[in-house]
Amino acid sequence: MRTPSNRLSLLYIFLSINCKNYGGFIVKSILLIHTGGTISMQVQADTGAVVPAENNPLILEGEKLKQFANIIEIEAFNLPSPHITPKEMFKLKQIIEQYMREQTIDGVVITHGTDTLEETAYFLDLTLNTSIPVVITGAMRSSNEIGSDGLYNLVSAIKVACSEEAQDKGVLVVLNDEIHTAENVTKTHASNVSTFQSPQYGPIGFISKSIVHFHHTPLHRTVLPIEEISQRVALFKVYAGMEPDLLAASIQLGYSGIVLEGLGQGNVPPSLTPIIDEILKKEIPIVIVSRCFNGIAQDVYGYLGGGKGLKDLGVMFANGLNGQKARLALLVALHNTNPRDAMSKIFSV
Ligand SMILES: NC(=O)C[C@H](N)C(=O)O
Repeated sequence: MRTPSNRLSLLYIFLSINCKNYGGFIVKSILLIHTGGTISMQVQADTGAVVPAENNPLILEGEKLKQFANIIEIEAFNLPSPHITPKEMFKLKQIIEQYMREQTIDGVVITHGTDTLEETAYFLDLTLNTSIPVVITGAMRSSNEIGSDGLYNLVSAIKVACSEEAQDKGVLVVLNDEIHTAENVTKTHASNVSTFQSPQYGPIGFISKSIVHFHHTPLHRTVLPIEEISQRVALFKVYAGMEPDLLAASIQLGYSGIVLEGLGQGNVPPSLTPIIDEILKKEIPIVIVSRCFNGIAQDVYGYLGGGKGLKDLGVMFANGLNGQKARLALLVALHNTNPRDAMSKIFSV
C-alpha cells in the first residue's frame, strides 16, 4: 500500500529527475559528451547503409534536452564504437576530469556506440575518481529509423545523471529503461533494443515515465589512477584443441599481459600449460576468465590444464569479469604506479 510518506518520496524522485523545472532550485548541470555510434548515425536512403551523420542528430535535439537540465554539450569524437580504442577511452577520462576541475558539473552523460560501450564504461569506472553520476547510453536503431531508441535513451540517461541516488554508484549504463553497472553489463544481442543485460546480477535500477528507481547498490568499487595508456594486453578465447603457438606469438609481439577466456570454470587444454608457465616466468601476467556467459572462473579442477594447476603456476582469476573487461582491467593495472598491488585489488591472485 502506498503511504503518504512514500508518496512524498515518489514526488521527490519525480521532481529530482525533472531536475530543471520545479521551483528553479534543483537545476543540475550535466556534461553531455557525444562520441558517435548508432545513436549519432542515420540510414542512407540510397544504399540502406547506417553511417555517421554529417551533423550529429543528437546535437540538433539540444533544445528538447534543456527541459531536463542545464546541458553543457560537447562532441569528443564521432566514431563508430568499433573504432574506439583505449586511447579514446583515456581521452574521455581526461575531458571529464578537465570539466570537473573547471566547472561545477553535477553529472556526466556520454553517448556511445553499443558494440564497445561496455568497455568504455568499465574503463571509466576503473579510472575516474568521482562520486558524481557518470552515465553511458547508446542506441540500437539509428536516428532516422522507425522506432529509433536514441533520443529516448539519452533522456533516460540524463534523468539518471540528475538523480541523487545515482551518486557514488560508479559508471552506469542506461538503455531500454534499465540501469546497469559498468562492471556487470554486457551486450547480449546483436540487434535487439534489450541487448544490454547484467548476466551475473541483473540491473540495479529502472527508469519509468516519472521515476528513476534504484533497487540495488554496488557493494564495492576499485579505482586505479593512471596517467597514460600505452601498453597492450591480448585477449584469447580458449577452444577445444587449441595449440600454444598463438600465445607464444603474442609474447614475441611484445604484449605486456594476456587474458584467457577459459573453458567452464577456468580450464585450458593441456597443450597450453607449458607456454603459460613460460610466459609467467617472464613476469608477463596472465588472467583467466570463463568463456561462459554466466558464472566465475575459479581454481576448481586438478587435472592437467585445470584451474588449480593454473593458479599454482601464477595465473590470476578475474572474479566474474568477462574477457573484454578483464583485458581492460589488466591494461589499467599495468599502468598504475604499483601494478602488482593494482592487480591484487581486481583479480584473485
Ligand atoms: N548500436 C550501435 O551503436 C552499433 C554500432 N556498430 C556502434 O557500436 O557504433
